[in-house]
Amino acid sequence: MSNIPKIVILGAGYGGILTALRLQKELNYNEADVTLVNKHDYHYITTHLHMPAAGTDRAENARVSISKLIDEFKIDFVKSTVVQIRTQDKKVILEDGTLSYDYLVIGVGGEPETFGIPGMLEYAMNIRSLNSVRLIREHIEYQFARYKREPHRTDYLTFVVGGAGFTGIEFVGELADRIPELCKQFDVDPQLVKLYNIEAAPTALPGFDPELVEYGMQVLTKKGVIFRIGTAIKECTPDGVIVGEGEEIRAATVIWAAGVRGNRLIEEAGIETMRGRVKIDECLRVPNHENIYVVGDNSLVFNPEGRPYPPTAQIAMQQGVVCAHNLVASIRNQPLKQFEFKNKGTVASLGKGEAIGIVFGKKYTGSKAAWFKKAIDIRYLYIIGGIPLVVRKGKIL
Ligand SMILES: Cc1cc2nc3c(=O)[nH]c(=O)nc-3n(C[C@H](O)[C@H](O)[C@H](O)COP(=O)(O)OP(=O)(O)OC[C@H]3O[C@@H](n4cnc5c(N)ncnc54)[C@H](O)[C@@H]3O)c2cc1C
Repeated sequence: MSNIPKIVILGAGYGGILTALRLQKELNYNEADVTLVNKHDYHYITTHLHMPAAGTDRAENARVSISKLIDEFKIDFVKSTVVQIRTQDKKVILEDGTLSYDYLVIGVGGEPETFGIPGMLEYAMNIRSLNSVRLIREHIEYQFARYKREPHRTDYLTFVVGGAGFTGIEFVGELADRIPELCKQFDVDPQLVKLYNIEAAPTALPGFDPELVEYGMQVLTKKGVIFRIGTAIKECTPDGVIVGEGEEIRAATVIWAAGVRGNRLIEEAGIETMRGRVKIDECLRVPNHENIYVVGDNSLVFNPEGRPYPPTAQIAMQQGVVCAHNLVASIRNQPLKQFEFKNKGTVASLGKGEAIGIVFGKKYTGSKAAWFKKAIDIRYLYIIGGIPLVVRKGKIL
């Protein structure tokens, strides 16, 4: 058995893949054994998933084969699902094997948070993975086909999106663009289709610039989105949702896009969490577990006012870089770096050619903001796969 330290990275999302790519670059030959574990043999571009979910793009365009990203001479890739993390004996149990580690990076992404709303887990769909968005797309198309057979069932043409955060807003923007196309394809009167975006907070995109939010809501309202802001979904049923004081919205499609919690694997490992997310130390490690790092949606990162940042791909990517640096530094007994989030901006798409955003502190709307959104996507492709990936996927995104 070799004495080379073993680094195991769980999850090839934004945080995990960036950690792996940086380790591949920074580690010297035989300095560590690095293993990357992921459920699928591809990395998916989560920030693009609202498009295949609505059917305005193909799911295949949001995925990149992991073997095309990593150098398999330097990193072992294991396609498997993690079922348990055992910190006491430094082991990870996979559905089909066991891995031991000296250093662990947890980057398995979050899970939908339903805040205990009855029926939400059972009856709503989520935009979380390639498989979940394939299901949403097929389901939506099927509702149009069903309506043609049972024209009294207008609930087949009613779509409820719970949550007007970034995911909810980007999805309704795409779906509003797709609906006219579906109406044409299935000979359905567009007036019969209802697309609700329901949000419990007093505003859409809570915490975002109010002027941009106003602009975004106007654009989406013009496209036919019906906003119910300040309205809580009380229950999700097989027939739709119950909102506010008991009003029923009958809908055959409910998409829940209102919250993310940490992955249950972490609390099941006995690690202390808040809604499943870990309050990591300034070097991204789990308190009292100096050999375990958490990156991405499972970590809690606080702003200077002490409030947690919403989980984003941007934070996950920046954490991946620092995590890799700190792993290399630990192995070399060098000082670790503290993580500091540098917010370069946020852009939310509102469908084709429209977006709102703040980039380097400046506000943008319309086609300019949409251009930034595309530039951010292309920059990401460049970071993970260089020019070849940009050439292959850049035009599509
Ligand atoms: C529709 C949508 C739009 C978004 N838009 C933006 C945006 O514009 N900008 C932005 O910054 N953020 C955006 N986000 C948020 C962003 O996508 C997440 O914050 C980011 O993906 C988190 O990265 P992560 O590294 O934590 O893990 P993820 O990217 O979630 O990846 C986790 C990986 O772990 C794998 N995995 C999960 N469980 C297991 C297991 N048990 N075993 C093995 N592998 C496992 C998964 O298959 C996946 O590959 C958006 C999210 C959504 C859903």
